[in-house]
Amino acid sequence: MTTVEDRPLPAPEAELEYAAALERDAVQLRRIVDLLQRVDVDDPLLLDVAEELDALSEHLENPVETVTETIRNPGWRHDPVSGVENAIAPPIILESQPDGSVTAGVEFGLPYQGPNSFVHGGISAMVMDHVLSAATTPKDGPIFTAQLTVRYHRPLPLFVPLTVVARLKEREGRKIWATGEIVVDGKIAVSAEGLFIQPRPKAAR
Ligand SMILES: CCCCCCCCCCCCCC(=O)SCCNC(=O)CCNC(=O)[C@H](O)C(C)(C)COP(=O)(O)OP(=O)(O)OC[C@H]1O[C@@H](n2cnc3c(N)ncnc32)[C@H](O)[C@@H]1OP(=O)(O)O
Repeated sequence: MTTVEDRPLPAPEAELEYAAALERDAVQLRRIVDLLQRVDVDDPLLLDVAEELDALSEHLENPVETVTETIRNPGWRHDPVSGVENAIAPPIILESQPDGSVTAGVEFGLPYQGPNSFVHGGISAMVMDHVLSAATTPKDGPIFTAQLTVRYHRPLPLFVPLTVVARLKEREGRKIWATGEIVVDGKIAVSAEGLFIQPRPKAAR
């Protein structure tokens, strides 16, 4: 089987072009997921779409990286919340603010629906986990969520611009607490508090 190592490395310009193409692929896949939520279930077009998607998957199957290779090459461009190359990410683009907080703007569509016309609560929790952890992430290594408490104050509507904010609250050795909110129309809809822990160095485990 061909592995990533066996393949010749692309020239740097080509690599940039491929990364841009992967981002475009993710955009189109998100669009397909969204459109599939809207199409009538009795539309015969769905048969053609299934054929075309089958063919596309077959086309991709051959050169695709194996799971272990993917695990060895993590990166924020792939993560399920802000990963621009990951079609299941909304994606939420984070911005670090001068005061150390992290902010993000996002608008959710139908693929993220929970109760009728509102965002699924698990999606809100995932966003909070991600943005809180971004507000705590030290420069020198990974950090893990140890606890996450989410409070749902009011339903989060679909198709409305939302603002997400998170900030570091307290640090004690390897333990870091952060808080944050998802705000809609100036009102807090979801708030969260999390404890994040920098894992012990491997040698100390
Ligand atoms: C603009 C910015 C862009 C950047 C984007 C980046 C976004 C990134 C987004 C990515 C987001 C992805 C986010 C994700 O998805 S992270 C994935 C989800 N989380 C996990 O999988 C974590 C699983 N758990 C573990 O790995 C370990 O248990 C951890 C590492 C958490 C601790 O194991 P470790 O062996 O290190 O711990 P220790 O035993 O030495 O204890 C140390 C201290 O901690 C205290 N303690 C331990 N556990 C808990 C607990 N549960 N509650 C309360 N306290 C706890 C403990 O009492 C002790 O306190 P003290 O006695 O010292 O006072």
